[in-house]
Amino acid sequence: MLIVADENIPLLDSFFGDIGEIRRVPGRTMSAEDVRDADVLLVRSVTRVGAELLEGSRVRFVGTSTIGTDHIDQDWLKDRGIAFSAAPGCNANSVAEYVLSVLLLHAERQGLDDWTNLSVGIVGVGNVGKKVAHKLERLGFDVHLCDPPRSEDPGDQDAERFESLSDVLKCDVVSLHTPLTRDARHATWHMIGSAELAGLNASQLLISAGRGEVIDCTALSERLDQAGAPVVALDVWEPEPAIEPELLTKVWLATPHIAGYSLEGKVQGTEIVYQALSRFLGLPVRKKSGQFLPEPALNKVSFTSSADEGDALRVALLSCYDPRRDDARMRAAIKGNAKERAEAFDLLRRDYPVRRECSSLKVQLKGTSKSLQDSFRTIGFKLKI
Ligand SMILES: NC(=O)c1ccc[n+]([C@@H]2O[C@H](COP(=O)([O-])OP(=O)(O)OC[C@H]3O[C@@H](n4cnc5c(N)ncnc54)[C@H](O)[C@@H]3O)[C@@H](O)[C@H]2O)c1
Ligand SMILES: O=C(O)[C@H](O)[C@H](O)COP(=O)(O)O
Repeated sequence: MLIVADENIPLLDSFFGDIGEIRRVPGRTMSAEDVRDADVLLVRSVTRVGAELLEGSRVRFVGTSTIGTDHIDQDWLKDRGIAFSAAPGCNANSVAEYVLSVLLLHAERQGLDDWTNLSVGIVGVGNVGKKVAHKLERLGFDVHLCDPPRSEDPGDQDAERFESLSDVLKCDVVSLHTPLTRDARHATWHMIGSAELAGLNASQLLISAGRGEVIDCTALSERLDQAGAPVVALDVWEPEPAIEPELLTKVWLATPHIAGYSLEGKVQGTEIVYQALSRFLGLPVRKKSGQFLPEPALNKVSFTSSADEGDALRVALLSCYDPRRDDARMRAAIKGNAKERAEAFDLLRRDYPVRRECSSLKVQLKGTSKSLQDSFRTIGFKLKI
């Protein structure tokens, strides 16, 4: 069996080596020629999968080790009887940790003593949005939710809680976590356009970590030239990978679509597709992502009651993930013409440094308050009291 796979999928040999022969190809330029003889195709979000790629091939199973599926023509796969699996939720916790770190840095920049004084509006309350909301609510933030598709489901557990987009856009922070949809009843393509951006002010932070095209980035660039523009943290861009250098200079925090790039998130993406392929082939599911995760470089930190409690949380969170490092790398790398910028963006992602989630860090707290201990647990750290 021939498995053609995006070379950026981690642990291909460990998960799939005993299922078939693996041929690695660059995802961005994967062609019909590359996949013609494949039985199984494994991609990430940069490969468009549909008739153009697969017509004439013998592929029977397509897996994407990502949450997003906007690059996959699922109707076409279904028509052709080709099995499909995405990796729902695989990197949701990684995105939630990105949002927490961004919030922490934003509060610091605003001179806030207590970051939980920020109200946070979450747009798109699925696997990612729910995780963000859960952590923030338990930390004591005032959280507002917007999810029109879910609000129309009378059986939805949060049905009473959902607010309109215009209400949620009044929060101190607005964090976007919707999929990219164009034909859906509540399509998200350019959902945040000039009208929505005009309503945001300089005291607000807009975070975008779903898909770039959810914001009209031309309108965003124009808004950022005007007085009273909001502060913006962009992880996803329109367009990718040849992002607009002017927009990069105008946003506060810029990252190259890596919110979900913790090692745990990426490996779980591979694991979920491995499970689906094994079930499709009638093979036992024996491997687990945990068995392949190495011991992290930093695995233990200790805080005593003498430390400022807010500081302890800050140090621990930013030592796991500090988005300013990605921001600096991105600003240094993105230059030149569109082709050079696209290559630089893809290289930042291909060569992304190992980033571990908070759950990989054992935290020892001595003589600290119960509320600090709860905050550490909520964020996801392993505690040793
Ligand atoms: N930046 C990254 O690295 C990264 C990582 C993971 C996922 N993502 C993106 O984030 C998206 C969301 O991930 P998820 O796991 O939460 O997906 P999900 O499918 O579990 O949830 C998406 C939610 O958005 C809601 N939604 C749809 N249209 C909406 C609209 N117009 N307004 C408000 N809400 C709407 C849906 O009802 C659903 O509840 C993915 O589709 C992917 O594109 C990005
Ligand atoms: O949809 C997802 O899971 C994320 O956007 C994911 O991090 C995308 O990563 P890529 O497939 O582009 O490597």
